[in-house]
Amino acid sequence: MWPRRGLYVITPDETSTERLLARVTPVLGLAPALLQYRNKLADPALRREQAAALLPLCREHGVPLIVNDDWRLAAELDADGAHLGGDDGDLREARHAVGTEMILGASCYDSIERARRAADDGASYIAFGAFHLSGTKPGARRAQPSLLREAAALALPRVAIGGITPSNARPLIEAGADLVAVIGGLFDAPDPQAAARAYIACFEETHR
Ligand SMILES: Cc1ncc(COP(=O)(O)OP(=O)(O)O)c(N)n1
Ligand SMILES: Cc1ncsc1CCOP(=O)(O)O
Ligand SMILES: [Mg+2]
Repeated sequence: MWPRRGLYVITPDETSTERLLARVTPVLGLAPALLQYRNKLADPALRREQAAALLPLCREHGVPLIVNDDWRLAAELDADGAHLGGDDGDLREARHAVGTEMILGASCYDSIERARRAADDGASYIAFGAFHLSGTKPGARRAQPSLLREAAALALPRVAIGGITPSNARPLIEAGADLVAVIGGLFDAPDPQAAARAYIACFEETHR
C-alpha cells in the first residue's frame, strides 16, 4: 500500500540523466510519499533511459515511481504507476491494461465532474490545480481550494499541484489535500533537501 499523505515530488526538466539522479537523490533520502518522473524536454529514448535509471533509486529508498504521461512506458518498466492528464490517453483503457495494482493518477484541473469520471474509470488518486501561479506551467488552469473539500466525497486521495511552496501549502492541506505535488518549490530552491523537509513539516503540523 503506497502512502496516502505527504510530499509528492515531481522531477524537473533535466536532459542529463546523471544530473537528474544527482538532483533527485537528496530529496529521495527523505522518503517522500511518491516520486513522479516528468520531463517535457526529453524525447522518447531519453524518457525511457531516465525513467529506467530512477527506478532502482526509488526502490532503494522505498519510494513509488510514477511515470508522467505514458502508462505503457510505466508498465513496460514495471514502475509503480503513471499519471494521466487530459491528453494522455484513456484512463479506463489504462486501468484495464495494467490491472488493479498499478497506481494511476488523473489530472482533474478545476473540475469535480472530471474527478467523478476519473473515480469511475479506476483512478488511484485525483489531482487538482494549479492552486497558485506555477513557474513551471504558467498557463495552467487555476482551481480553488474549496474543490478539495468537495472532492472528499469521492473517497480517493486528493493531490494539490501548482505553485505550491512551504508557505502556501498549509491551507491546501487544511482544505483536504492529502498530497502536495511540487516541482519548482523543490528544485528551484537553493537547498532542495531543506525545502523538502519544510513541505514534510507542513503535514506534521496540519491536522484535519
Ligand atoms: C500529480 C500531478 N498532477 C497534475 C499533473 C499535470 O498533468 P497534465 O495535465 O497531463 O500536464 P503535464 O504534467 O503532462 O504537463 C501532473 N503531471 N501530476
Ligand atoms: C504539471 C503541472 N500541472 C499543473 S501546475 C503544474 C506544474 C507544477 O510545478 P510547480 O510546482 O513548479 O508549480
Ligand atoms: Mg500529461
